[in-house]
Amino acid sequence: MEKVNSFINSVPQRFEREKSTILSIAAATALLYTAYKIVNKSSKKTLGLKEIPSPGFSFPYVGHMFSLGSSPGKRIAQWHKEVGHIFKLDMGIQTWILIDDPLLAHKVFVTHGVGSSDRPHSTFVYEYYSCKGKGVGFCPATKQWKVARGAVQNIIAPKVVDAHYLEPIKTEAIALAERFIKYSRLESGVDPTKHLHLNSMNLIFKVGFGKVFSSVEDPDFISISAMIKKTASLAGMTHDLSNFLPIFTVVDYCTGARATMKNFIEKERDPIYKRLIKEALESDGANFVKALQEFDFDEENQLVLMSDLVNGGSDTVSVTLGWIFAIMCYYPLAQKKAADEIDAFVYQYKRHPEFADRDELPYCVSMLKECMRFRPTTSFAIPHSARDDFVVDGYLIPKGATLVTSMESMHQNPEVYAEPLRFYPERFLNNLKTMDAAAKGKSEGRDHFNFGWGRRMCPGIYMAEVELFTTFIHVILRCTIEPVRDIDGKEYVPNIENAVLSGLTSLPAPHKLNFIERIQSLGK
Ligand code: HEM
Repeated sequence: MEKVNSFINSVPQRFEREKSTILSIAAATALLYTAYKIVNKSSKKTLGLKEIPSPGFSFPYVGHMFSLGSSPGKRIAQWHKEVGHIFKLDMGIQTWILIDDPLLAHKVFVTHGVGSSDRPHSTFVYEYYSCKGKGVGFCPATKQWKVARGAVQNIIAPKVVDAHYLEPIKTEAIALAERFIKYSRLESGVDPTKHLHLNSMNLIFKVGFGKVFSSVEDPDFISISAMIKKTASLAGMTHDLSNFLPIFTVVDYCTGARATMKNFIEKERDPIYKRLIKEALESDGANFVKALQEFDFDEENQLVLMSDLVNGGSDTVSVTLGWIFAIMCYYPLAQKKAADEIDAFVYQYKRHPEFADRDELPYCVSMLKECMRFRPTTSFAIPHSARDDFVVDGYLIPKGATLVTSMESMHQNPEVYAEPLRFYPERFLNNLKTMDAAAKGKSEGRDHFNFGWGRRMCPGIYMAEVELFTTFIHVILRCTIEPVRDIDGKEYVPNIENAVLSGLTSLPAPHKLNFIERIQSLGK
């Protein structure tokens, strides 16, 4: 209860008077709930089924909620080591089931896909963000979602990306390499984060709305980035505590949390997207908004869909690239091998490699896959939720359970990857299919699992891989990535051990890199 109390202590001073009442109700609810759980536990045991183990200690009422620590991915990997490939956590009134075995995950998310493809309920995300179930990313798997998903798959299908979006992706990759070099010179090393953020925002806004931002100082870039950041913050667990611990409904009431969410959506998010959609329809060239006109979506659905595409397709790409460049600095020999392969291509064909040339660049392709395996983009993907009870490998998955992929642990599972702690790009030289093809093939043939599972699998995989490949190639064509050095020549290699959880993504700890223009730069 200590952490619950400290959270309650953080509510604004003007609610000082209510605190003792809140705490009394919390204590009473906790006792009643604990008693209910004890009685209910014995009645839920089902004959002949295995009990899903639970690690560590589950506190009354809050369960494991405050045991995840500041690096939940690592704690969860540790728990998998202790109790096995599947375990459950009591997260207040919710049951979370965590899985780090790809075959078991395949059974849960694909074989039982009909019953395991909803999203867990969150007040902000369901009621306000997705206007009660619209859009594609964060709503339950209803008929409405199926239609929206079909449309999204259609507008970012590989053939559409190839026909319309390769050029903008390349233009942004070249601009990013230029900025990296310029700011490395100006600032003796650069924090890549804000440049990667501008790059991924320009990519998704160009293909989505036909719009680009001139720089990180562009006022539109600043206000839209702030809106996206606030969306992610409101979607986080700290703003959804009442769905874990119902007592927080009282806190939400006192702090006006629902009114804040409603105001944000109606007064900040919606006007921005309405303006962007209008401008996109008037702009030149192909974009997602225009492509969506072929489908019969109302204005609200269109807006939520575009918001989903922006949220799904921006941070994920910049975080993945952030890891790739940090890893390249950390492993200079791997970087050199990739650069040599790219140079050999340019000498042979007298042009820069395109995504269609990927078969000629097997080391680069394998290396991008290995970077995503070695340091996954998210710790938990986007959780699913069980619509009904179902049984997998003798375990009862209860209706309403939140189903979570333990990304870090799964990608370091020694039964799936030999020497999983070693950064070894060559491991994928025998699996050079596109990530999209590997993800949609047999479970055993998958390279990595960063794009999720089954019916909810990321529909942007092909576009994401084109972005990662093109950006990587154009940065390596222009520069070598080196550690920052102080005046005494001491090197500061990025810390690639600890991921920092930020919303859904897991980013490298803050660091600087030096992007040094190559003497014989092949990128111009
Ligand atoms: C490296 C880049 C990316 C990563 C690692 C990534 C990862 C994911 C993951 C883990 C999911 C959830 C899958 C599940 O529930 O099983 C997802 C869903 C989604 N992604 Fe991506 N993604 C990336 C790029 C993109 C891009 C570029 C777009 C679009 C332009 C996109 C659009 C979406 C959408 C709309 C969904 C929701 C699908 C649904 O719920 O039906 N993603 N992504």
